[in-house]
Amino acid sequence: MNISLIAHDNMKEDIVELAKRYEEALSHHTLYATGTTGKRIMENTSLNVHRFLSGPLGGDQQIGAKIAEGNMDFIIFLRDPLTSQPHEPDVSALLRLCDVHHVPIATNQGSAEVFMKALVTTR
Ligand SMILES: O=C(CO)COP(=O)(O)O
Repeated sequence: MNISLIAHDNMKEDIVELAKRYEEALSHHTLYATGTTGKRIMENTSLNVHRFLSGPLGGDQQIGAKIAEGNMDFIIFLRDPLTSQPHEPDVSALLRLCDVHHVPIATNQGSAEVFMKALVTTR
């Protein structure tokens, strides 16, 4: 499956921790990430991640293009609900494209955990 991992700055440690705990399951899939999230995951795991641009520089839009093209199976996007983002329109566009194309997206640790458990059991 094609899976995208994205996290706002305050959630980077959480997504790294998630990637470490589910490293084995994730290693069987093609992983994508926005720039800094992907860098952090690769620094802390042995996972290979295709990195797009950093979110504020267009990375969310690049992942959005993958969704629009039908090339993304699901997304984990740990958003920071307490900090405003300069690229909020890009974030909204990504969420909208998920809804348009029926692509599952987990936007917090609770739903991310459910997605990861499903990934483990579908192998
Ligand atoms: O801002 C982001 C998502 O909107 C994440 O981008 P980075 O992974 O480059 O920090």
